[in-house]
Amino acid sequence: MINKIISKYKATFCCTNGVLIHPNIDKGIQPALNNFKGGELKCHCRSKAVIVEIKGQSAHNHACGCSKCWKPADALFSVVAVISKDNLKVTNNESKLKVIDDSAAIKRFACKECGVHMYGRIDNTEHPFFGLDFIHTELSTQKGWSAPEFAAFVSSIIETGTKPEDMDAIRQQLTSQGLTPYDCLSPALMDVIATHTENNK
Ligand SMILES: N[C@@H](CCC(=O)N[C@@H](CS)C(=O)NCC(=O)O)C(=O)O
Ligand SMILES: [Zn+2]
Ligand SMILES: [Zn+2]
Repeated sequence: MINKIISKYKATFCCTNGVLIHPNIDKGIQPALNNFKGGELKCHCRSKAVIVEIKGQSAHNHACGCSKCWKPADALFSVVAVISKDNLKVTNNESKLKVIDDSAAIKRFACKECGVHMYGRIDNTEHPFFGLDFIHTELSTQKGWSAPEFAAFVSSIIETGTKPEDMDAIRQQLTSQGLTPYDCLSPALMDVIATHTENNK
């Protein structure tokens, strides 16, 4: 119950400089490293952790306020990036993964024990983002992943308990943290989707 109350009013629980957007944003965004080779994503289980190996650098990293993307405790936003599905391999304890919502466009494979989402896959070949997997690079101890570039689905945080009257301040905070807020995806990604639609009529 207490968690429910905290979550309902999470936007009003402030760190020193505003709300808790996401630890990797609030602590200061770490820059990408040139020639970054990738790394391993590990779930939060203390034993028999699920491990996912990623080859190469991630792209389009961003904060997402939607209700479906995995967020660490107390964060208002998820931080999520993409990589080619061919560069992702589950190397340990794959049997602990389950798809949390089979009807979603992004099939999010979560650890049944700790709940962490290890990757999201688009299996519909008609989807504009087919071929890309969604990952949370904070699950890796390696430094140098592509940095978050913008904030997507910002208005959606209202759907998980943020008060509408806090939204102006939250958008201002995101902007001051270097992340332009959008209520859908960034213009560049919306253009990719629209181009796909036009080319596949
Ligand atoms: N307002 C909705 C938005 C959900 C949404 O559309 N999320 C985006 C960004 S992750 C998406 O592409 N979802 C596809 C999916 O979840 O399969 C919510 O918060 O649940
Ligand atoms: Zn786990
Ligand atoms: Zn999302």
